[in-house]
Amino acid sequence: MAQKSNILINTYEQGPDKEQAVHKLSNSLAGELPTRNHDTEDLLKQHYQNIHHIEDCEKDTKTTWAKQIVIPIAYAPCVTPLDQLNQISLSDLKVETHHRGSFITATTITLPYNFSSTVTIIQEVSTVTAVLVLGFQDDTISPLPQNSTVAIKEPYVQLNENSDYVIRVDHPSDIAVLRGDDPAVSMIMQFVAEKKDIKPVEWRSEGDRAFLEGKYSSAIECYTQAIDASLPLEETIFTQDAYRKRAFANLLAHRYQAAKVDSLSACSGTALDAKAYFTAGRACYSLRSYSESKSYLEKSLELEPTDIKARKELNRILIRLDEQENGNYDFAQMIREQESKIWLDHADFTANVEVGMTEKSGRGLFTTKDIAAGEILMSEKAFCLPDKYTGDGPSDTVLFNLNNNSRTPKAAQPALFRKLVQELYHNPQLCKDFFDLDGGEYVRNGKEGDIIDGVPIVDAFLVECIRLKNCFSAPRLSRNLLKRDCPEVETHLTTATWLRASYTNHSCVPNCGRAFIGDMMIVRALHALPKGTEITHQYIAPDASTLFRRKGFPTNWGFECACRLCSGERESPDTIHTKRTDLAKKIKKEALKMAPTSKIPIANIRTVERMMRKLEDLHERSVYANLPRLTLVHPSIWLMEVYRFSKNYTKMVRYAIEVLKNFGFGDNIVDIDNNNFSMKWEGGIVNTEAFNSLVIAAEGYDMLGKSVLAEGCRAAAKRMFLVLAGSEVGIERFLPA
Ligand SMILES: C[S@@+](CC[C@H](N)C(=O)[O-])C[C@H]1O[C@@H](n2cnc3c(N)ncnc32)[C@H](O)[C@@H]1O
Repeated sequence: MAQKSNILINTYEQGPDKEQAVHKLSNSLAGELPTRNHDTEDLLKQHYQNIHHIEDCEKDTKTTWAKQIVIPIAYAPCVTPLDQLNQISLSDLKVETHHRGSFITATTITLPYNFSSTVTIIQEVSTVTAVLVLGFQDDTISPLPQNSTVAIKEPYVQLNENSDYVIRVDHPSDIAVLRGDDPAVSMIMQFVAEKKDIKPVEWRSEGDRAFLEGKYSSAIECYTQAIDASLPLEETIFTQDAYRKRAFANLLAHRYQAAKVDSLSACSGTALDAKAYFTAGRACYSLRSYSESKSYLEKSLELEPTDIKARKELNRILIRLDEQENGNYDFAQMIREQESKIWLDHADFTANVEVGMTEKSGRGLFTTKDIAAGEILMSEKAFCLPDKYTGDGPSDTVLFNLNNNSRTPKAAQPALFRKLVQELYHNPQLCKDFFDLDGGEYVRNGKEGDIIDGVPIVDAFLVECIRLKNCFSAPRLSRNLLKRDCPEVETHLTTATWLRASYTNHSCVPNCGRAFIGDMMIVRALHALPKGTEITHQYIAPDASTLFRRKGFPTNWGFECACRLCSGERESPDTIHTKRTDLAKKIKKEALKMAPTSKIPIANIRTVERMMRKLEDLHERSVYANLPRLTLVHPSIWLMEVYRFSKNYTKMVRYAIEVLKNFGFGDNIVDIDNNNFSMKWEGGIVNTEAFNSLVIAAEGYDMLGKSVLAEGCRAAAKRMFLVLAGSEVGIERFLPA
């Protein structure tokens, strides 16, 4: 975090360099008891100074204060239940040691500090105090309120120059918190203090009161007490009522699995079951189990056929089922929906693909039937997507990972990491599918997602490894990236995870394309794909230089790309690649520095044309006959634009077609003699620039009176638009007739 000279240094915002230095020092003292130079008063003073510092920063609207989240060197989460661990004291804790087999308990004695990480001061009964740092955060609750009791499993201690040492917790399952501000806890305490013998009906009334006040977790706790305190046989009606009420409280508290189980426990074979089935149906809908949801809604309607709400709910489920089973989506409605929210209410359609083993790339996705060009391969709702769409400006949060010395450039990446940890911790049923994804070389403990002490084991370091390998950058509406002459659009990106799509392997010349509408990803085939074909997409748009690409894939994803472009280009010697790349750079530096306008001197245009021919000559026919020639793409786009400005339609069309050739759509796209336009889709790279070239080529052929060729371009552009935007909705604004 940048520091201002007139305010105190914030000792909780050390930044990655300091953290790394302290880590080294800490390691050199591993296993020793830390020297205690700071007493409780010092720690408290420092803590509140840091809190005030953050408050000052937040008031300062002129400066951007970036959060610097540091992921320390990885360590495994505790997988032992609390009752099998031995309690130790804060004074037993040793530096740079994971106290395996042990736990500590203490009370938080300060308000939490909350910026790059959450920090508080904890105290033992024996009055020993220590600083506690949480490496994860939770937007759903304010972290670690004062007067909470914490139990920290297998605590890990790091040396710290400002506070002697800190206890660091990075896995949410390593800490249990009895929150000092939990209404359920305090209410039950008060209730218990006033009365000794509490009857089940009294618990239920307290539950009703809490429910009406919107305190759902308190209500759930009271209904649980009511159920537990009621007698097994005599109170059947009473307990069923309490289950029904707890089901509804669980539903509103987003605990859908519990809501479903409670609803079914509430069923008694009477007309009251209509309500229970309705709640079970809604819970299943939220769990995205639409067939099960339908069966409960039908049961509810059998008991109460005139219930309008249930009828409406059933209709909504039928729409989801049509999406899920047939891939029938109302895209216009979806696009309207994303204007007001990013998390959309739609089902996944994945029937056209299945996970299988590839020869060299681990698991991959394969088609389950013959697929036509443009057909939907799959459509999927994001597993986790943070609402952080940003451009290229400086990021307000940076994530440093000391395990690979990496630094994230965009704020959505740390936001996704934190949201993933939070979602997995609160929704254990999601763990299995998420932890099945590729996490690279990270050594797993094999208990990820297992429930221990009532919560799932969430290994935050593994979550980050999986995030790195499987996240996608996504605009809010892909259509907006095709923004030529369409100024209203916003092209910021976020980073998110889609589960099924994560099994797709990379190719620089892929056979499918993805598009986003809100948090829905729509994947379509670029050309016909027979049953059993492995589908591939581009992890990133390929850099024009093959030598550069060759280095990037092993570093970022741990593989060497052997797609037809990368392996084809290996046939050309590195010396020629270097010549090509150098010349492409020279063209860019000397000639393309001027944005294309009508005022470009003719001499400059000639220079670019001359250099471009030279660059073309550097492409061996034997290697590039059927391959994209990516270093030529930019000069050809520049020339197309320049001739567009000067209204030289013949040359504009010529260079538009060159762009398509250079993207790999074939050498004979236009057959002037036979008035025929046809592209070789297999082997071509579909992207915004290719789409724009088709739009410009159509415009040029129109101006030249060649309407058949113009129509050919439009038909191809339409096909690209479908893949790039996810649907044809709004195409008329991007592709004028
Ligand atoms: C998002 S995952 C794709 C699914 C993965 N193959 C699996 O088994 O779960 C990304 C990882 O798949 C592998 N991979 C993807 N594309 C590949 C390719 N073209 N060649 C070799 N390995 C590839 C790499 O290990 C990469 O880090």
